Amino acid sequence: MYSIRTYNSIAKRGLDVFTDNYEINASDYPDAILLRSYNLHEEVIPESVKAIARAGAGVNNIPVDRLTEEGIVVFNTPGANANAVKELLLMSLIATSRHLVEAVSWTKSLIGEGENVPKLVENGKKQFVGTEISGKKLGVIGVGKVGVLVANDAHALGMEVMVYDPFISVNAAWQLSRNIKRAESVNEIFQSCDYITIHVPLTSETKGMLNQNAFEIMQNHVHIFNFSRGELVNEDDLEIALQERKIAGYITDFPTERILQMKNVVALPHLGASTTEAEENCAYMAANQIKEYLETGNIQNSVNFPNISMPYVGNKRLSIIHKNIPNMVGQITSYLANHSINIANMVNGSKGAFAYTMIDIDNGIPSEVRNELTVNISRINGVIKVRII
Ligand SMILES: NC(=O)c1ccc[n+]([C@@H]2O[C@H](COP(=O)([O-])OP(=O)(O)OC[C@H]3O[C@@H](n4cnc5c(N)ncnc54)[C@H](O)[C@@H]3O)[C@@H](O)[C@H]2O)c1
Ligand SMILES: O=C(O)[C@H](O)COP(=O)(O)O
Repeated sequence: MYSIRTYNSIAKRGLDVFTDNYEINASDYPDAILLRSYNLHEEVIPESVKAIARAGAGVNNIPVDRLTEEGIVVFNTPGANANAVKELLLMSLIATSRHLVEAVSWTKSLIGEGENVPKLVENGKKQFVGTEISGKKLGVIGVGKVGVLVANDAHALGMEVMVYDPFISVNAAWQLSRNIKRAESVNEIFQSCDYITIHVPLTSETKGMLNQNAFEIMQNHVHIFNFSRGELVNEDDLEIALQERKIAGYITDFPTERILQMKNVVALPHLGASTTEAEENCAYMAANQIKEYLETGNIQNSVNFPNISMPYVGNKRLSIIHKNIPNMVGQITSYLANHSINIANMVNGSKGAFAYTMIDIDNGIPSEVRNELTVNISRINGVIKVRII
């Protein structure tokens, strides 16, 4: 029986993945955690936990480095909510250009004007004259799962699109329309675009990347869209740029008390991934990744360990998380050879300073030696976690 702990509300389609052999939120010693934006940084993670899956993209709510040292595999669900974010972003682009939020709210304020409403509407509409996005220039910073969809569809809507991503994946590059221009530096985006949207993860490198230096070189009256993370933007510098009308509008999914008080801000309650489809996609993908890892040791879409899989044939697999240092595999296989244990199949991969090895043993692993095998391999210097599956 495996035990899963959940945080946040997880779509039923994901929870339904955990059938007979699973219990949910029934134990203080879960095998895995499934969550969305819940902040895990302050939580004590029980030693029983082997995997944590983020039903979503951003993992800044998870202490990934600490968990990696402890041999806990962290997953996310690349692309599972990208379409939802893209649709919200495109809607916001057009809504901003047509002053939709202010216009709707002004029209609603006419309640009580009776038969004067049509006349007031005709007289008042001039205050909301907008612009069209067609022909305007959009800068997309970060061309991952969300950025590539935004760039292609904005171009299809008639926009000139320029993108910047120094780490663009081969897949994303293949998906990008050939009509989209690639910036050599982020400053090229800052200097030339009417609208700028940022789709990068929050890391120590990207924190505050939209700051005074960036705002200073932007076109006057630029609109900035942040559907990624609030901390990507320096709030002090944003406030000044908004006051000076350098930035005509800041549209964000990540309000703070201070941001809400700034003029020309449109703030949404972190709605990017909040569609039925995205919630189901993310939960389903995350749950399957946990299930696969617990039951077979195979890893897909981990942010801290390599993607590794091998067909699972049952009761003969050693799953070993270890440091990425010389002779780890040599020591493990020597131990097996010295105990006359024959290897049927093996796979190994690394990510940064950590690595993962799966070894299938010929003829399975007899139950009487399981404990001894786990303990002795765990004692090899550099081995972090050993499981027999
Ligand atoms: N508002 C929401 O509900 C919502 C939903 C999904 C994702 N997000 C946020 O959006 C971010 C992006 O999502 P995604 O699914 O596209 O992620 P992704 O990992 O597919 O793409 C991120 C891209 O950013 C690029 N990048 C990293 N550092 C960069 C830098 N300094 N300059 C330019 N590009 C850089 C990467 O190379 C990658 O291509 C997530 O990390 C998350 O924080 C928010
Ligand atoms: O990073 C993400 O996937 C989004 O910010 C979605 O967050 P949520 O699952 O809390 O809506």
